[in-house]
Amino acid sequence: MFLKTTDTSFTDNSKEANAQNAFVYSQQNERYIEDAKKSGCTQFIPSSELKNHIDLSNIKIVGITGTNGKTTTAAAIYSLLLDLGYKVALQGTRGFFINDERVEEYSLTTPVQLTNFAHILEAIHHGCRYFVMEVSSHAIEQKRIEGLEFALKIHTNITRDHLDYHKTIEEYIQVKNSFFEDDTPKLINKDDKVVKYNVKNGYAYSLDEPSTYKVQAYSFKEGMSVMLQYFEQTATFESNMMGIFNVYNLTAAVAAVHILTQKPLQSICNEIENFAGVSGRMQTVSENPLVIIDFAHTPDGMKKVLESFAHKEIICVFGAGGDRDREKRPLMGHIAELYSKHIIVTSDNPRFEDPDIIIEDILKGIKNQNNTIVEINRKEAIKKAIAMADEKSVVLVLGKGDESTQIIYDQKLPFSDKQVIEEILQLNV
Ligand SMILES: CC(=O)N[C@H]1[C@@H](OP(=O)(O)OP(=O)(O)OC[C@H]2O[C@@H](n3ccc(=O)[nH]c3=O)[C@H](O)[C@@H]2O)O[C@H](CO)[C@@H](O)[C@@H]1O[C@H](C)C(=O)N[C@@H](C)C(=O)N[C@H](CCC(=O)O)C(=O)O
Ligand SMILES: Nc1ncnc2c1ncn2[C@@H]1O[C@H](COP(=O)(O)OP(=O)(O)OP(=O)(O)O)[C@@H](O)[C@H]1O
Ligand SMILES: N[C@H](CCC[C@H](N)C(=O)O)C(=O)O
Ligand SMILES: [Mg+2]
Repeated sequence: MFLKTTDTSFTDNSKEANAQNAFVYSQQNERYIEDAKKSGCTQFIPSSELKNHIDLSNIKIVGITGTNGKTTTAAAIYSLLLDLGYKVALQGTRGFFINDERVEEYSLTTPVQLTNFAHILEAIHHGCRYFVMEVSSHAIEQKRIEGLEFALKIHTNITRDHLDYHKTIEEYIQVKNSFFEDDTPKLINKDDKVVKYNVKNGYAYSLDEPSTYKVQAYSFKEGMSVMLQYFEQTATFESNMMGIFNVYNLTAAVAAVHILTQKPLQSICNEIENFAGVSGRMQTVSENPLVIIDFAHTPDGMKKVLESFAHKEIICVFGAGGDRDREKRPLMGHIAELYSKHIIVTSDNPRFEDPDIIIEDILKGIKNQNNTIVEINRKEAIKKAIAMADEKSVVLVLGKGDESTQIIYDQKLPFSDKQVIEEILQLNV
């Protein structure tokens, strides 16, 4: 990655290094320092000192980490700040946005350090007051957020993901918790028993445990209505979004904006109903038959979605990503069996793995497979699910959300769950 500021150029790649720029090094690339020297580079900056060369002080950076809910919570905060009249940037799984404009397509949920600095500088250049970003566990471990001073750090939940990378659940939890070790103001989900954090400058939100922003009551009729308690104040918000997990996400967003802006709590709540959610997260593609797409690709994410439809007969279509955590696959199969009337196991993004093996791993978690169909072709799997649906059903197509490709080997082939469903139903969109 290459970054040019008014007085210096920086790179984190020895192949770009030369006498005119500085090589920014970290544990990720220090093995290439000699190569950079051979290319004539004479300036070497440890990634921990990059902040002394690039001034990011004119913006408030908000970081959201957790196994699930980052994209949804970040997007809700972004939407609230925009509706309250602030200029704000958003960076995460769905790409990079400034003041309601998409600036870049998805690359990484949390890009490398120089890209983060470049995006923050661009946001400052556009007059943004806030920079809202998702912080992945890979990013924390790989020091991609080195040198960023956060105005607020937000925790959604810690269950399991990316164990292909972190190897053990303990390591994964330790990495996530390390984000909350310092004195930075932090907003913690108090109902999560796993998280550990430095209580200094700590705020909390919850549905069950006592907390700063306590959900006193919520109900689901057309969407949700929620009553929040903040010390002696109460405030309420409405949303068309569904699912208890979205009560957490929206409560976290309201609390975060209250901490950041100190605007009256109710005026913040009033803006929530303008946030329609994130595409590919609990997105209804068809009402009749009811077909919903969602990004759930972890056992906890699936559980939270499936338990939101206890009143329907669930037809669950899902797979699991290749070159990702293998151990989650039977757990996902087990969760699907607990809640679904019918299960269709199919492909997600196989990447370099054999899709049959991935499906076998999932099936190991499904004890009674009488209501389980295996269909390796995702389009065919969705077609079969829709053919089975009736007025009592809900077809849940999980794992890819609004992804626009299916990754097979290193090929990103065009594939959208939403488009496939619309074609099958011949919906005029
Ligand atoms: C598994 C993983 O995270 N890999 C990341 C890692 O790859 P790597 O170690 O193989 O990188 P590399 O190519 O050896 O380069 C490492 C460093 O050496 C430097 N280099 C390299 C070659 C050279 O000759 N000279 C040199 O200086 C590079 O510029 C870089 O700074 O370092 C690269 C650059 O820093 C990242 O782009 C790459 O992310 C890959 C593309 C990736 O797919 N990561 C995914 C798993 C990821 O990060 N996902 C998370 C979570 C997703 C989610 O749950 O939403 C995300 O934040 O997106
Ligand atoms: N607060 C939550 N708790 C548990 N599951 C959730 C929560 N919010 C969303 N989910 C589920 O997890 C899926 C992913 O949500 P979202 O994209 O907001 O999470 P994320 O943390 O950004 O995920 P990723 O790390 O893959 O980018 C959703 O589609 C939904 O099924
Ligand atoms: N963007 C995340 C989630 C992908 C989810 C699922 N579609 C998969 O391929 O595992 C990742 O790269 O891990
Ligand atoms: Mg995300």
